[in-house]
Amino acid sequence: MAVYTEVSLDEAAPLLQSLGLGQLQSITACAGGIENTNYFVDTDQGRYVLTLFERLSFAQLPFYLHLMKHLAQHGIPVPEPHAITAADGAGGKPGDILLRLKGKPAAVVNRLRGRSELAPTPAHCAAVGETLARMHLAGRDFDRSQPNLRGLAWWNETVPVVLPHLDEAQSRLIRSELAYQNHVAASSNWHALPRGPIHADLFRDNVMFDSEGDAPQLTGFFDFYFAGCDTFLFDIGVSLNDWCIHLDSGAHDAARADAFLAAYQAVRRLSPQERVLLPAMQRAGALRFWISRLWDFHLPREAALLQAHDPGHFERVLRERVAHPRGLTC
Ligand SMILES: Nc1ncnc2c1ncn2[C@@H]1O[C@H](COP(=O)(O)OP(=O)(O)O)[C@@H](O)[C@H]1O
Ligand SMILES: N[C@@H](CCOP(=O)(O)O)C(=O)O
Repeated sequence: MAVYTEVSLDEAAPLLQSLGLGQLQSITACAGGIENTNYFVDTDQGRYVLTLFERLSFAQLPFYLHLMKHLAQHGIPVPEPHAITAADGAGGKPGDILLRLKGKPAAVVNRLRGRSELAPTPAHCAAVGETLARMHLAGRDFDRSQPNLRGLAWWNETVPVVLPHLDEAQSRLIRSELAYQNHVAASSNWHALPRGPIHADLFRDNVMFDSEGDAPQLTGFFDFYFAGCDTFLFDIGVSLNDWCIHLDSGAHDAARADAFLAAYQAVRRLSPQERVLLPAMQRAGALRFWISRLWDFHLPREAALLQAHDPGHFERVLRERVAHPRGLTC
């Protein structure tokens, strides 16, 4: 887990009060994330998550926070950011959802019920696929735009930075995959792909489920802080690479992938171009996270508690996707 900025109960309490969320009773660092500082905050009125943003700026954040608000208001299960209800004495105005704490941009959102499912079945994958398709449709009339900041331009900038840390076989793979992705992004099929706001980091640890009853109940998608406007197919590729593989080898799991894609397509049918480019976008998803994990691993930031993710995992996933491209079966 990562805590880049320590926050005490006394420091957080006035902020919670300015949001009309009551008296702060406890504040506990969240395990799991690597990007931001997250705390569970419980008040006498409810349970919330306080995030201090460590890399994203005041200028970039309104896109993410308003996207979450828009999706929540369109019935997609995501944590809704809370707005200031009364002047907070620190420059915040009523209605603001982008807050400030200890000089950092901050937000307070609802805490989702349940827990992440780290060993998903086809039923979990179907729930994620269906909700992702509904999210893509709900995002189409969102009126703000921001590019995917971890998209092709960032890969082109960052690969030269991580290359000195790679052996020869890894260098060959990363350079040839980057060249392939630049080639795909210049194609007419890629330009014709449907696009809009995407989550772009929809891994098992960014979805909550309530496990009561027989069928898993998805209680929400969270951690929208890599979201951006990009192709819906890239979002699908990223999600399939985490939800529908065997984590030890990176190999595709057909039963989970079929369940995910059938449920997605029951809500939004893939276009002919999307069907052609699905294997390429799965490779793109693997490349994106191989690069970011290499970057985090070899050029780490200071954090009180931080566990860098293993870059070797996405090298294996990428090799699998290149060696065994899987098209659609439905
Ligand atoms: N809205 C939320 N509801 C419930 N738990 C949350 C919520 N946001 C974050 N968490 C918890 O905090 C952990 C870290 O959050 P995450 O968003 O993944 O961190 P980061 O911003 O560093 O990626 C998650 O694994 C989850 O347990
Ligand atoms: N999902 C990414 C890491 C991004 O960090 P998160 O904690 O914001 O999900 C990966 O696995 O590399």
